[in-house]
Amino acid sequence: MNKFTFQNSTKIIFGEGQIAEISSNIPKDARILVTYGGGSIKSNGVYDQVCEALSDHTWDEFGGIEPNPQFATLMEAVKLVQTEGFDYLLAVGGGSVVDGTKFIAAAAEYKGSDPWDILAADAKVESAVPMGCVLTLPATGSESNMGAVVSKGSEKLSFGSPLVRPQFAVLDPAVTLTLPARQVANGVVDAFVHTMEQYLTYPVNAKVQDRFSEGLLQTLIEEGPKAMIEPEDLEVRANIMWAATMALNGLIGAGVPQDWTTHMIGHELTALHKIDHARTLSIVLPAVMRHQREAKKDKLLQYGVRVFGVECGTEEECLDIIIGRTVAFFRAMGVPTSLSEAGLSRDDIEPIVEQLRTHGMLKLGEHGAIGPDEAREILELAL
Ligand SMILES: NC(=O)c1ccc[n+]([C@@H]2O[C@H](COP(=O)([O-])OP(=O)(O)OC[C@H]3O[C@@H](n4cnc5c(N)ncnc54)[C@H](O)[C@@H]3O)[C@@H](O)[C@H]2O)c1
Repeated sequence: MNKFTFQNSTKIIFGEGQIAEISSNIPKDARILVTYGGGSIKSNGVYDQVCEALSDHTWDEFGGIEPNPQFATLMEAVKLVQTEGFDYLLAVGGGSVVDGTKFIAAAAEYKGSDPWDILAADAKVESAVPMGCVLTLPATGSESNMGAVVSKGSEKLSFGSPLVRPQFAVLDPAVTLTLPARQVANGVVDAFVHTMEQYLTYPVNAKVQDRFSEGLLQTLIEEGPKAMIEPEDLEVRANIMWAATMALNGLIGAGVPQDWTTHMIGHELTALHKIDHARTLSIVLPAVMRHQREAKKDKLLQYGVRVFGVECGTEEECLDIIIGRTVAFFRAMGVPTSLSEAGLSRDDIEPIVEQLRTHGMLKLGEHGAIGPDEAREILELAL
């Protein structure tokens, strides 16, 4: 196992009816800006619950944060925070709203000339407005991690700072019942791939992290398809919600090598072709597995035996079956597993490789061995 420091300070408030708890988790004298997206919270009762919980607080709201939150929209909120003096942010929504709010929190206190530098130039976040969140879509883990992804035109970039980690996250699985099937599937797949990016590298004898990851993968494989077939089952939603949080709260990634190749290539697919985040991952991961079949062989075989119970003859046969089982899981979730299923062809590959180059993605993978040429090969395997 590698050396690590692990700290996750987000208080998780889990279960049905827990939105009421935000009242006691935000200082009474705070001036709160509640942020949200396109308005689904107004039709599914979440907004009303938040209003009720904040009845003794001073607050205002900023709606319209779009999926894949846009820099220009977020900067409007930054101005509002600065001019009106809000000193607490409450994000109510999915990963896009939570990520966007993290950026608002950092940009509102940024001393440099252009807050885009937080994303594009690695400008250090020195302070941020404190924030909490009410999560409505289990997927990203953003509710208790320090990362955020923001888009501007065809740029989709990320930043991370412990200062933007939410102080608390309300996870009420009941609020996920109104999610369209597409978003349920996306969430399960996103959480699955987050786990894989921290697991599918090479063995470092990290038994706890490996077994946590395998448990999360098994949970998502078991419960994901159930959520599609029995969308009203709250226990299924609860297990998915907690799995998605645990998949990217820092725990399973501590002390192990990681490989975020799938996400980095996926971000370019979203930026250039507007494909949903999770659907880029289900397209790219099987191709990464095929391309890295030899380098990742030990963990691929461990994953196959422990997660799918694969038993077979030769290692090569096993690897084929294991990659096939992963693709079959994605298909069961109704997400694409190739570029062609998303309407893309060979002609679309080079611009994606160029974007990776522009964004400095020259040494991806746990060994830094995936450069633009290897990314091109991966995309060809994804055709
Ligand atoms: N911060 C991180 O660690 C991290 C990790 C992975 C991905 N991301 C980023 O997060 C974003 C994706 O977030 P997401 O997958 O949570 O989706 P999302 O927040 O973009 O939401 C997708 C859609 O679902 C709707 N929605 C949300 N909750 C709903 C509900 N309860 N009922 C009905 N509709 C609802 C939203 O309005 C939106 O239209 C991407 O930009 C991705 O790059 C961040």
